[in-house]
Amino acid sequence: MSEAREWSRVDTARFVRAATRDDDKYSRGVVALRTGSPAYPGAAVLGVEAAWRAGAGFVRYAGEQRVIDAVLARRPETVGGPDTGRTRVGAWVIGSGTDPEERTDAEARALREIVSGTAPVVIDAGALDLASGATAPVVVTPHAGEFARLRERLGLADADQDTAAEVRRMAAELHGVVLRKGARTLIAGPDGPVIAVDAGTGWLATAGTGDVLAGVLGAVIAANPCAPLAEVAAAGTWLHGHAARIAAGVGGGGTGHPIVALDVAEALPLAIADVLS
Ligand SMILES: NC(=O)C1=CN([C@@H]2O[C@H](COP(=O)(O)OP(=O)(O)OC[C@H]3O[C@@H](n4cnc5c(N)ncnc54)[C@H](OP(=O)(O)O)[C@@H]3O)[C@@H](O)[C@H]2O)[C@@H](O)CC1
Ligand SMILES: Nc1ncnc2c1ncn2[C@@H]1O[C@H](COP(=O)(O)OP(=O)(O)O)[C@@H](O)[C@H]1O
Repeated sequence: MSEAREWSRVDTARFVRAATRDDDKYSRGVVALRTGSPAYPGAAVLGVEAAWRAGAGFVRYAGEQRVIDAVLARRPETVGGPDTGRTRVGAWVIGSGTDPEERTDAEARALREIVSGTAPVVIDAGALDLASGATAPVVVTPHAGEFARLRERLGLADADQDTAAEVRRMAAELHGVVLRKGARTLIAGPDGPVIAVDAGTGWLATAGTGDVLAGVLGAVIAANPCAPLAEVAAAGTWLHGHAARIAAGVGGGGTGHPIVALDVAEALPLAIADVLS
């Protein structure tokens, strides 16, 4: 069995800071998302909402007009355009709510440019196939099904001892951070320990919460440009779980109640305030 380091609230606090009088919208962190599609516009809305609610100072959205319209209807603070976000980007989020089978040549070019850049990239869902060619620092965020498919694609499908070992091995293969989502999310970089982040509530298992996580990761990475990427990703994952616990009302030891993905995004400010207190 591989050992995993259990991630805590105290660990998370190292990557969360209060805004100060010296901050501006850029110093708080700029997140750019190229997510969503006409089939899944909601994924873009959820990621953008989460990036704002996790404390980003500036959120840019690049994508198709129909999706931009949906994003701006929910969050008019967002700067959208077909190809925005080339300047001053602290972290990219790509892939949530997209289907690689539907990818146009223009979209493929834009995504290749992002994963060949210098800003860290959160690679989710429909962009996971681009992880192996990336030269940018990456955090790939597969769920169990996507993780199995990615292992297959990378030729890693022969048996490892356990999931933590598989995550570590994929991270070494990709030279990036692998964040394998689940009730207990496992995170590893090419070096260093495997980190385990317990969600703490099964109510988080609802459609769209992975899209929310991708936005949170973008914001926390953009706010922590010099920190180790695996640890920053763990801090974002912990905040996401804590927001779900707050939204679902499980804090007092009760069973809580159902939530939807937007509830998680909307509880992020309270999760951050709690970590800062
Ligand atoms: N509102 C929106 O816009 C939303 C948009 N969304 C977007 O939808 C896109 C498709 O994403 P997706 O995850 O639904 O489908 P897909 O990647 O094809 O995998 C599904 C197959 O994998 C397997 N599987 C095994 N374990 C699993 C697990 N833990 N969790 C899930 N699946 C697991 C299982 O196969 P089975 O085990 O049944 O054979 C299952 O049939 C993606 O771009 C996403 O961002 C969603 O976020 C929802 C809200
Ligand atoms: N049983 C569970 N308990 C707690 N959290 C879970 C459970 N199952 C999944 N999650 C979390 O819910 C989120 C689901 O993400 P994902 O599978 O990408 O869904 P979607 O694609 O619908 O957004 C992840 O953050 C994952 O860690």
